[in-house]
Amino acid sequence: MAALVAVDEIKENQVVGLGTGSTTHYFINELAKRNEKEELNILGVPTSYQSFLLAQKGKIPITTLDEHDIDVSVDGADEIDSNLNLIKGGGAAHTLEKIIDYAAEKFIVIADESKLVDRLGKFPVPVEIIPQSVKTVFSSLNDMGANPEIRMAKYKDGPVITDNGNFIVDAQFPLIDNPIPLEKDLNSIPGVVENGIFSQMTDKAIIGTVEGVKILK
Ligand SMILES: O=C(CO)[C@H](O)[C@H](O)COP(=O)(O)O
Repeated sequence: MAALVAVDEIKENQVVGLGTGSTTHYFINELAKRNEKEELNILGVPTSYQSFLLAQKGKIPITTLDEHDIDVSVDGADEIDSNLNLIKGGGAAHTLEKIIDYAAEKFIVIADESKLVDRLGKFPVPVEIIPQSVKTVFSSLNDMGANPEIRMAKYKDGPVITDNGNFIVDAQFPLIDNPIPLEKDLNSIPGVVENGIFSQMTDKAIIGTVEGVKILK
């Protein structure tokens, strides 16, 4: 439901950031159908190989941030607080997602109501790291009060390797009082490429609930 409402937000000739995950999967497929039917003439900027392949399958022409500014980006989330700060990266794609979602003129999150929380942090914060930095990053995360774990792959032996060739550390913090400084602090650890806290970025959240779609701004 949220994905369908988000598709209606897309106007002719727009450049659209294509998020990653099971919710944006619906969005990209529906956008592809509408693009073909109504000749919207959109361009897509994928946030992962997953969204690249979906866009390609749906014949959404692909472009890059180097070539075009992004009008609107639509992406999922793992947690959303009442100020629309997010935790993302459940699909290990948060680095490119953050680059693209941040660059977009308008950033829309789509999710179901199970993602709404009072405070972020029940979902561990995904942190993409350079593989050689595991020991030192773990030590910094421990000092910050987190319990870090390397994310292991399900259908491959060993760790998850991101689209950028790095590891993911899932850092379980006690509930997060202030995500804004934590986002900055995590990125100041040597070896950290990007973390999954997306603070002060979201313009609108479209939430699917049992009573229908709810819009949060
Ligand atoms: O951040 C993400 C991928 O890195 C996803 O957007 C997030 O995990 C939500 O996914 P889903 O819609 O499948 O619950």
